[in-house]
Amino acid sequence: MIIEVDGLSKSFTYHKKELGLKSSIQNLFRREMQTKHAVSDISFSIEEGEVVGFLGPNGAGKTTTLKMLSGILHPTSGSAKVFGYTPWERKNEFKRQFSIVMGQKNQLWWDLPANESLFLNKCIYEVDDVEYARTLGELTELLDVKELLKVQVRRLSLGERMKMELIAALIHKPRILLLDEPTIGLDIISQRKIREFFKYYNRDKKTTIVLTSHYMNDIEEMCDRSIIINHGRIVFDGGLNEVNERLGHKKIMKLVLSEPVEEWVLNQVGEVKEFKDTHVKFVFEQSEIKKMSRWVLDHLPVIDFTIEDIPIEEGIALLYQSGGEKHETA
Ligand SMILES: Nc1ncnc2c1ncn2[C@@H]1O[C@H](COP(=O)(O)OP(=O)(O)OP(=O)(O)O)[C@@H](O)[C@H]1O
Repeated sequence: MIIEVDGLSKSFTYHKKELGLKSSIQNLFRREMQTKHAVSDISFSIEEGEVVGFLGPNGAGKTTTLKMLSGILHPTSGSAKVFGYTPWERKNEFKRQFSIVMGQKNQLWWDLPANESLFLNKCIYEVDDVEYARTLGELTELLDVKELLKVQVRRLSLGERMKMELIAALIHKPRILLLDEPTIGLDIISQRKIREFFKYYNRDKKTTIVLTSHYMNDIEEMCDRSIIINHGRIVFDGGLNEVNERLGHKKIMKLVLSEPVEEWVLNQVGEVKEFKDTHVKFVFEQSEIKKMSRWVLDHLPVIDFTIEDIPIEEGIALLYQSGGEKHETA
């Protein structure tokens, strides 16, 4: 296993502060502390060459997890081993072998052309001249940015800049690449190109990739495995196609009625997911198909009726709805 995480947790403690002068003065004498459990007791392992996606709603703890894996943050408890090293010990041998790219943060020098920042990375990572020229040539070719190397980074488009960020992250050929929302803000074509690049790169170099993204396409196309995290806890670990199985083979029933009915009538049938005028959507267990269908047809003015699998997005949304408390006041 190239990554092994065992019972990893991270809590942030900070002062709670209300708005206004009165509370500022009160704060001088008595400060209320707030603890946020950003990541709670997560465990997983990743094999060399895997591409694993971290999915989860805003604030679920994805970035915090990546930051611990890259050694930027110390955990509150638990352990993590990344190719045998404890990331937050920040040993040089460890730093040489991994890279993290954050879609929302710029690591390149804004006022310099990208090739100067890339050269700086070459020196930091002690990449020899021949290897540097070869890797740079290959990556700029693959990402189609050869002509842009001498352009000031601030003049590049978002997509072009992201490509340069990737080259900077890969110039020392890391064994592990951590990507935090690498396609954020990119148009659909650029997103697709970046995805294609990662797929090729992973196949060709066997680099292990762990990424977070809010774009389902990123996860569906790049990752064989997804870890879904909610309120800091892992609620699912597996292939996205298994999400519905994990939800206990739930199905969706969509109805169109000839006239609206009271909501309490619908609640007798099962879990109403959506309800608008004459359109109703239920979620129910597959084993209940017969019973549900019979009841619905006998008791409701049905004019159209379909039973479908839960779309992956909705299955994931259902998983997002599960999870524990977010805050704790000390
Ligand atoms: N330095 C900090 N101090 C206090 N709370 C923090 C700190 N960093 C993160 N948090 C909180 O921890 C939780 C998890 O944050 P994290 O950035 O890991 O979420 P995320 O899953 O990456 O979300 P997003 O999809 O919005 O990027 C959030 O509620 C966030 O407010």
